[in-house]
Amino acid sequence: MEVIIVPDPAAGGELIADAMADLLRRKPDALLGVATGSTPLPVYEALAAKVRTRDADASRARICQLDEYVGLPCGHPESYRSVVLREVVEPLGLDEEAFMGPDGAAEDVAAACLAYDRALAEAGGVDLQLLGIGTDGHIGFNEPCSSLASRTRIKTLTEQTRRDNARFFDDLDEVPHHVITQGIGTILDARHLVLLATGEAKADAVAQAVEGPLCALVPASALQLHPHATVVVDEAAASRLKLADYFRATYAAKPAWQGL
Ligand SMILES: N[C@@H]1[C@@H](O)[C@H](O)[C@@H](COP(=O)(O)O)O[C@@H]1O
Repeated sequence: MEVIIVPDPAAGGELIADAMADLLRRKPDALLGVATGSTPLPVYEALAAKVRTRDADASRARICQLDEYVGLPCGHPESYRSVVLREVVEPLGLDEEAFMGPDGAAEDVAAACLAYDRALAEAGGVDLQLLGIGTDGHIGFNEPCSSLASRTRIKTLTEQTRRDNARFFDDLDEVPHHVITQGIGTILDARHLVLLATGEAKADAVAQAVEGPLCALVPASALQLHPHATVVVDEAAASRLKLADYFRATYAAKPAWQGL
């Protein structure tokens, strides 16, 4: 696992957008897995800016969703489908055909989960999966004690996550209890995992995920199992890392040709 400490969220966004632009140069139709929440927004802004200035060509990129609320009406502005279309797909100039996600409004949720895992595999697998991290260490919506081998399935949110996400809704009661999320096993199938965490509120979760034991209680610790995982953190999110100086020195000495 590579840990990169950046001065601020904008620098993290720029670094990851550069990696996405590089990937799209090597593989123009790469499948980019995207996350929701506030943290990844600087990545999407930086990538869209590169597309506008022609420093990146995302015209053949494909975008896929990590997770989704269950039961929000189709087109609800806070469904993750709407969020990804608004924050990623449209700013990159792509249309909906370039996008895939699980159907959170399906009557048969279990079938929708199976169908999504199958669709990801048929699409050739995710090339780069961007992840955020919950304050309780979740990735996607894999809450603590999710199986490290799990596939896409329905999960129940913890009250902490519902409270964390209530800011996107009018009040807490509107936050769904159930979600569909790529499983941890599904996420680990991606060729490159890039987790971005910013702010003091994520410092504990980051320290446990990066330096703690591999355990289902901290779902993000599953990144320790992946052969190509990159964790990008700002100074605040890095503040509880014991090996911060080592991570800084390693990155400072990294040959430029290596990329992320
Ligand atoms: N399902 C999403 C996660 O994918 C995201 O990482 C997390 C953190 O969001 P934020 O970046 O806003 O802190 O929120 C939600 O729970």
